[in-house]
Amino acid sequence: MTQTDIPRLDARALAARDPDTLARLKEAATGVGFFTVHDTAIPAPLVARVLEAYRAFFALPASQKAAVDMARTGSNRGWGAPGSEQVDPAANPDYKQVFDVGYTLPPEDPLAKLSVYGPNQWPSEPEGFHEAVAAYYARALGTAMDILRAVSAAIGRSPDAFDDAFDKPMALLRGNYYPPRPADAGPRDFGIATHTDYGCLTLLATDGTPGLEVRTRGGGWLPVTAPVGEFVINFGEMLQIWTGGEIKATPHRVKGTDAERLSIPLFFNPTYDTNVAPPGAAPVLAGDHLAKRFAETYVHLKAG
Ligand SMILES: O=C(O)CCC(=O)C(=O)O
Ligand SMILES: [Fe+2]
Repeated sequence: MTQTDIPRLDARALAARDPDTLARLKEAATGVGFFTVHDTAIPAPLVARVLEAYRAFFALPASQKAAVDMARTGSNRGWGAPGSEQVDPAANPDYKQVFDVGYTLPPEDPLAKLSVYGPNQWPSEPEGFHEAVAAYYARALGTAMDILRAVSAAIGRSPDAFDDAFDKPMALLRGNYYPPRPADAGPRDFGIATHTDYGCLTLLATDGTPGLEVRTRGGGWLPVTAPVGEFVINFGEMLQIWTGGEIKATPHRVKGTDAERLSIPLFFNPTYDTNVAPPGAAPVLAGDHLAKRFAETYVHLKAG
């Protein structure tokens, strides 16, 4: 059977390890590499609240957002202006704006000084922004782990096979703001150009506006949408490496439309010193892979 559609799965059935739902999950994870999920533990009003917080932040004048511009740091926490990221070297830098927050460790932790655990920057406005983002971040981490456990079960491994690797996850939460596609945008201009995600699993909330497109094995593009309260799930490069290619990191993009759009991916990346190579292969350190991909794509971190 060729995969022509993106499956929509019930998170409660995944948590109960319902065999039919796990079979559909396995087909999605090893086939198209994307599915959507409903009835997770994350309440829709929490998503609506964080969407409004990001919307209000991105509506601020650039001069105000510049106070938390990540370009002034050696890391990737805070605001990323339009053009601050180039995910596809064959395309122009993306026209989206972003706001990134990550996982922080207590100062005495031996890994605390690494830039993948760098300090977050919080804007003074809009009011309640820090609280809304931090509350969503905590819930999203738990749900990402729940779904990864179901994925592990679906491919015939112990559900907790990946647990130890997410002790100190280099998990990055991003608000993406896509303005309407600029009138002068050309064939090399994208909200976010074609890319694969870097980590293990991405839990993506959107404001319900279409825009995300997933590349099929045949080379076509399949639109994916999820209303507020449902989520798009896809897999990243590290999980593809780790599973010897069984789970697919599928390329995707947002060209953009006449409508503005918000999306909120949680990039669920493992602990820095996790070896994500399959058994018998040369080690691949999760922290090295992530730092390399950040250095390739964030314009302010690009070498030379
Ligand atoms: O906005 C979207 O729907 C997808 C965003 C995305 O692919 C990313 O931030 O990596
Ligand atoms: Fe992505």
